[in-house]
Amino acid sequence: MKIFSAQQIRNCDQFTIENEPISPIKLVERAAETCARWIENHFNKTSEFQVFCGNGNNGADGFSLARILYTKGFDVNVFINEKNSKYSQEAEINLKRIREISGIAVYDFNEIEDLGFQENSVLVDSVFGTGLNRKIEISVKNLIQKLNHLSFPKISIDIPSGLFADRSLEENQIVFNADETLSFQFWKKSFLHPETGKFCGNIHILEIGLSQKFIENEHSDYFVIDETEIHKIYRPRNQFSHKGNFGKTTIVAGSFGKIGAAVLATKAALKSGSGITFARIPACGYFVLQSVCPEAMVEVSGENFVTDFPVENDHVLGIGPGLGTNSETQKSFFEFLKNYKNPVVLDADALNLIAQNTEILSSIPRNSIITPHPKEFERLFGSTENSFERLELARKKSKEFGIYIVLKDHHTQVITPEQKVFYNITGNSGMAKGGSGDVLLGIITSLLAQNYSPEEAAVFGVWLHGKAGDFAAEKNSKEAMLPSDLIDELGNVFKILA
Ligand SMILES: NC(=O)C1=CN([C@@H]2O[C@H](COP(=O)(O)OP(=O)(O)OC[C@H]3O[C@@H](n4cnc5c(N)ncnc54)[C@H](O)[C@@H]3O)[C@@H](O)[C@H]2O)[C@@H](O)CC1
Ligand SMILES: Nc1ncnc2c1ncn2[C@@H]1O[C@H](COP(=O)(O)OP(=O)(O)O)[C@@H](O)[C@H]1O
Ligand SMILES: [K+]
Repeated sequence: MKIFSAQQIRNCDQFTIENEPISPIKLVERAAETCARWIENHFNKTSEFQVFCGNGNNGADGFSLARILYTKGFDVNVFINEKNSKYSQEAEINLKRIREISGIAVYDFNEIEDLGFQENSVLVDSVFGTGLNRKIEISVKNLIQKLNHLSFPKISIDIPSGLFADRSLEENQIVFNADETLSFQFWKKSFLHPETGKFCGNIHILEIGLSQKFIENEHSDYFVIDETEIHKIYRPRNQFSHKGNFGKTTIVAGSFGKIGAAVLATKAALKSGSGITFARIPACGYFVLQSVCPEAMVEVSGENFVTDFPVENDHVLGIGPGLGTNSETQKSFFEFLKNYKNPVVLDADALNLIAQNTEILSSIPRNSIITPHPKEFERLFGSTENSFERLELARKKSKEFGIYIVLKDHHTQVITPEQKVFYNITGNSGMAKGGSGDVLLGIITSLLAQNYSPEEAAVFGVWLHGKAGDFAAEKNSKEAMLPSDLIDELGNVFKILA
């Protein structure tokens, strides 16, 4: 699914209005009706809705929503800034309609303290939407601060007030802290970054029938990975196929004390479809790996750490988990990078070794995939002010070195040398445990070996990994789930694709 900027969303609204055609007031009504339906399905009629409205079309949505909820039998109060004189046309019409309904009281933002809310209250934030264009002023800032201190359920319409759709926060920015965000048609970039996404609570993208033609034709470099895309990438196994059709994967990993990383990566490669799987590990891990992964072939290199790297051209190599940073490992790894030309997958200590001498970055084979977490990324490419800037730096580096960057996070981003960005929305905080990254390396390497393109392997890989994490959390809880549970759940994830 494409992600658009605030300006592109405005253009999409406008295009829909002109070409469907639909009047702006009807479009607001359609958006509000969609929210009302969602609310009706999630709250019972004893709830009392306190709806806070701004002067733009986000406010118009709020006024319209308040009226619809009232007609559905909910108790509703509306709050506005009485000092506002400049309303958008749609907001003005809808406020007028509200004033004509005697059952809905209209109060000033300042009155919330005098009123005191019923304990069954639900707060609805319809103050600012995608039209926010500057830091919030003091009157609204005070309101949002007060609302944030109240313990009632909080719903934001389209976007929590105070967030920009497509960029990071201003310094000391105040943002409404939503439990649920009901957003129209599109994911917004700010929902997907840690500094801003934390204000959104659960995100629900509600279809409001904006022009499909516009959506198809409008260019964007930013995407959310959705299941439709994954179905397009996934290739079921042909009945007549044999192991030679599914590639040869070699995991180069492990050192004394970190053989588990090699085990996790190798098992993950096996469980995501690799035809023939090898593990190149130091001798100290031989018995462990052979016992727990009998399907893998083990190549021993070095005693306690890997001392040489294979140069088989028909294998796809995933290098790094638990490798250690011994100078001997580094020497032969760098030698390998200088001579090897096929795409590889690099994670963890492979990236830490490169970070010790970043000149070697340009020797990473073109179209390789690297999978840094934020700290590893920083070691490789330097620090940035926030995750939005980090992403832009990653785009630059991806192009410069001709490599795919899987920037791991709550919403991991896959960045391509062509400057495209794919945000992953599967996965959960139960995966925040040592070992999860090793599993991801195994999955992506295995997919690359099966002839998925680097873009497909990275996008499909992060999605599979997160989905397996979601299944594991459902069964075991986020606290108790283990990275090895992700591997066990891969089978159930593939089943939903078949
Ligand atoms: N345009 C359309 O047809 C549709 C718009 N929709 C709604 O409209 C919203 C966008 O509406 P608008 O573009 O009118 O924008 P908003 O309603 O988000 O806010 C814009 C208003 O707030 C003011 N403003 C911006 N930043 C401010 C600040 N920091 N302090 C004080 N005032 C500030 C602006 O001057 C303007 O008056 C969407 O988020 C969505 O909720 C939906 O109803 C769908 C259809
Ligand atoms: N809160 C979270 N939400 C979703 N995914 C997460 C979360 N925390 C971690 N993950 C995922 O788990 C993996 C952790 O990888 P990494 O940090 O390299 O850990 P390690 O290599 O120590 O296992 C990444 O794929 C990351 O996206
Ligand atoms: K809002």
